[in-house]
Amino acid sequence: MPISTEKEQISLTVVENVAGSFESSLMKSNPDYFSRLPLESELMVPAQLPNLFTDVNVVSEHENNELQQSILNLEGEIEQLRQKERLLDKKRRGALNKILDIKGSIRVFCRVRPFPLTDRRLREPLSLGLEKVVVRSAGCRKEYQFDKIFHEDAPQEEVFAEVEPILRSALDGYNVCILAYGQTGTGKTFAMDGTIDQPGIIPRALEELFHQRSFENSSVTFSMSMLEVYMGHLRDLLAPKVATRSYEAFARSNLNIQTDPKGFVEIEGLTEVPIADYAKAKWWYAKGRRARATSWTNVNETSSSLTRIIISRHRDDLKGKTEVSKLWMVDLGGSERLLKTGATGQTLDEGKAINLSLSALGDVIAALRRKRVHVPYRQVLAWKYLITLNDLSIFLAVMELVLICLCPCEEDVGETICSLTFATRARAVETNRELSEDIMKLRQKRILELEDDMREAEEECQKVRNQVQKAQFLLTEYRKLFSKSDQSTEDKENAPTTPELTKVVTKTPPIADKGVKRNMTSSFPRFMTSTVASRQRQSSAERELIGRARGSKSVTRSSLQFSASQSISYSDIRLKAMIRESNKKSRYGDTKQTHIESPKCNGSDLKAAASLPRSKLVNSSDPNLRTTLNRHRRRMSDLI
Ligand SMILES: Nc1ncnc2c1ncn2[C@@H]1O[C@H](COP(=O)(O)OP(=O)(O)OP(=O)(O)O)[C@@H](O)[C@H]1O
Repeated sequence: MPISTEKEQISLTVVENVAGSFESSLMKSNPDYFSRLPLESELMVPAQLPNLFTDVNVVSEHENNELQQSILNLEGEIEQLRQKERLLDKKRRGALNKILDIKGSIRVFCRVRPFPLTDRRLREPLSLGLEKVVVRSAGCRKEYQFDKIFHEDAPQEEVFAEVEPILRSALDGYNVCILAYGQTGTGKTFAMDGTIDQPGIIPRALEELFHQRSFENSSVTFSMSMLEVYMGHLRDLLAPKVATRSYEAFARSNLNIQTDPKGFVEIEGLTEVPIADYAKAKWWYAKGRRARATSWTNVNETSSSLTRIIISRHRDDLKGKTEVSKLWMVDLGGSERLLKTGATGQTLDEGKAINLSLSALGDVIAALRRKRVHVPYRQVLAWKYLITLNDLSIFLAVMELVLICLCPCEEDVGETICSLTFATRARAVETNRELSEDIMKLRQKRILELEDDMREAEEECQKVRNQVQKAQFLLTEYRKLFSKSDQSTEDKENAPTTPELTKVVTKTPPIADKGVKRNMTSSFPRFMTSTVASRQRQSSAERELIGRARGSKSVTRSSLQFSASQSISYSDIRLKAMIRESNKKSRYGDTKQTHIESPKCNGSDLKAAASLPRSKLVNSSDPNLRTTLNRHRRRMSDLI
């Protein structure tokens, strides 16, 4: 494929902007470059990508600088793209929230199960519309309005389609509750758990959460808890050991509910397991379901089961804080049948308690939704039957989806009416439900517009994410290449120097050295350059000094290499005397040598030095030496 076609196909806008010139130079040295750029599918699996530009020797210093610049540009571009992504995500969320606001933050749906095979269809008390249920019984007709009605043949997918947007809100950081309510046998468990062939809301939601998470640019983690409530007692379904099977034993080991003055409730000791992926989530969920199935065998028809997913989001723009939201999925046990079958004793108590709790629950939801100061939590707490629901993360869930499950049979009409009344109460919490047709149409139009906005923002966001992914891939490659070429430059610098180089670096450049002379002549005026005579004087002085130093056994080689910047602690008196002698006899020694009179000489040196005649000390305060030094300096200036 020609390079340009491949380039067009990749459409790497960012890359082209920032790295155009660098690419062209890379192409010259590595014609394979574009043909080896990753395809879209390859970008998803960075680990499998081929290594680009392994031959670092082809990168010149100039290209290296360009590479560094490209890295900086690319980093800037990625940051800008991330900002754009955040803005688009905000736009999407805004649109979704508006949609949910218009639709109502409590959405109440109704699902009617198929006729049980054993039931005779004498009369059908329910007439179902799209959003309306009409109940006819004992000569009375009553209408109930819902957000949507799922008919008997509605597949699980159709129900889940209504749940999906609310899950998005949970991932966006809102508390969400999905609650199925209805009398026993109406299909709550079928709707929430489903079967292997027809998975319900919970398994689908778990899968969807992980699916949605793959598009997130912030790190999102999930953890799961599952519990069961029966007669006010809670049972941890994910606890490591399910030691008991009987209710009595269970009752002694129930969980503890703590409430603070604000009414926030935490379930003390509830197991919370991290779920890294969908497979793990499915495993824990199956374990919880098994635990529920194997206990309370006589009572689980009337128990409630709750699945809680804690979503923790760590986003850059949260400045290190973690945003936590909760998703509750509740299968609320019904007990109407217990009452109907003439239950007595404890069974009757259960039924009464649950009905009263439901009534109290309705009050609490209503109070919260109307933002009343006084919220009657106590009513629910007092009954302790649906106590878990007092966890405010349910009541304060910004989004609540209630699915009322009904049985279409004539003999269940009493319970059906009871459930419909509860649903109406929950739904009535949302004001402006009863709107004129025109307004309803306008709202519908607005919802469609918002849905378009949301889709647009989402598509745009996805494009930006792809760009970020590509740019990040390129950045990684650039960094790899840069670190390799940088390393090779460093290696060159650290490589053992050639003998010629060593000569130049370690030796004092010979005066007569052509290169040095050329430099000197070029950087100084001609009158300042040294004459032949001054150079001869300088070299004879140096020879004399070095010869004397060699003659002294106690003088180390290193101690002769003193300089103005060195502080030398020399203890050898003979060395000092020799240097003095050298200074006295030869007035052409290096001026720097005068600094050997450094005050850093130690005490014994000073004492030894003091024993010498004062005039012999190398000291600039000595008038004779001062003259000598001055002369010496003048002569030295000739050398420069
Ligand atoms: N919409 C539906 N389509 C097909 N089968 C259904 C549907 N709803 C319920 N059923 C079937 O009805 C039976 C009872 O349903 P399910 O156990 O879900 O009721 P429930 O409300 O959870 O009862 P309980 O409160 O006793 O747990 C199951 O066999 C289930 O498969």
